[in-house]
Amino acid sequence: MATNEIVHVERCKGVNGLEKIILREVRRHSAEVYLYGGQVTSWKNEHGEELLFMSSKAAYKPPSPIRGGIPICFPQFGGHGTLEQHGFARKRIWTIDPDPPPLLTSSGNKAFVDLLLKHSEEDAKFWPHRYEIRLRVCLSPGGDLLLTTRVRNTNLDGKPFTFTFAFHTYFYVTDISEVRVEGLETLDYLDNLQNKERCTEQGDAIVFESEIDKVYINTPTKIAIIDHERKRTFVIRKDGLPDAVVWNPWDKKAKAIPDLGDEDYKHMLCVEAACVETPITLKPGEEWKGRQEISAVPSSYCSGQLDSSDETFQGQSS
Ligand SMILES: O=P(O)(O)OC[C@H]1O[C@@H](O)[C@H](O)[C@@H](O)[C@@H]1O
Repeated sequence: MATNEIVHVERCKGVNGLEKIILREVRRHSAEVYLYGGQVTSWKNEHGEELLFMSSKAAYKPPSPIRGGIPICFPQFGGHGTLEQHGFARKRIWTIDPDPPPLLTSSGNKAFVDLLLKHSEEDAKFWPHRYEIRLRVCLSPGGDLLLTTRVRNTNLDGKPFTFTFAFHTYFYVTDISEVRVEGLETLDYLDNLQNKERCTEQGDAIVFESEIDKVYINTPTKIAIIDHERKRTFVIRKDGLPDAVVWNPWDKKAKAIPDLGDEDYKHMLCVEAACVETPITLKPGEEWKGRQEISAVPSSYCSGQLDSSDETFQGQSS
């Protein structure tokens, strides 16, 4: 954990006594991360406004995953495999990693925490591998939230393993009907509502008027979510995560999800930096890294500002 006089990192009890870490920045931005699931559950701007969606019925009761924030899908995204939906990492208690292997970039005076989840005998019954998954959650002085994950194969039997992954980010939006997503137009996607059929997105930016559950393949590194009503744009920058999942259950499915309020779908949009279509394979000793940086720009985002040739990760220093 980073502790100095400029930034603040606090470990305390959250809902139902579950342990959480609060990250605070000088300009009053903040973020919260639960050890249960290694899950970010809050990200606030300098005015104290919540930028992530959290279900009005979120249970915070293991072994159910927490509905909202940024669940970690590992070692499987969705139903793309033989394991349980979205894998087991979101239902495990992670630990704080006091001495993580160095990341190439420094976290300087940023508020951050490093979490770790390792293989267990219980999980080996379903997924017979030794692994380490690390997560650094870092809040920059400007309020951007940077998540860096590293997966290492620690198998002793010489066997490789294969996995898929997603940062299942639930963004808070004022009114889903007034939201537009830019950066995914004309791309191929797998439609989860049509047996993962491969289709091509038509037309302009994506707007929402019914249920959507698509895995966009090989997307640009930048995606924008424009919340017209709030005059706010979220910008997602990602690295090592070629795909992007877009999900909103809409009214009927929302009613069928026990830990989601009937009207909650109006205020949420999941845009998930992911690696789904081509799973990652690691040999023993190998490591994979994926990153997502999210920013909230407090003004209307101009169409065309997304420049896919700009591969630079603004928040390089994680
Ligand atoms: O209810 P869960 O397991 O958290 O999943 C929610 C949704 O997560 C999305 O990522 C999937 O694409 C959807 O198919 C799924 O319904």
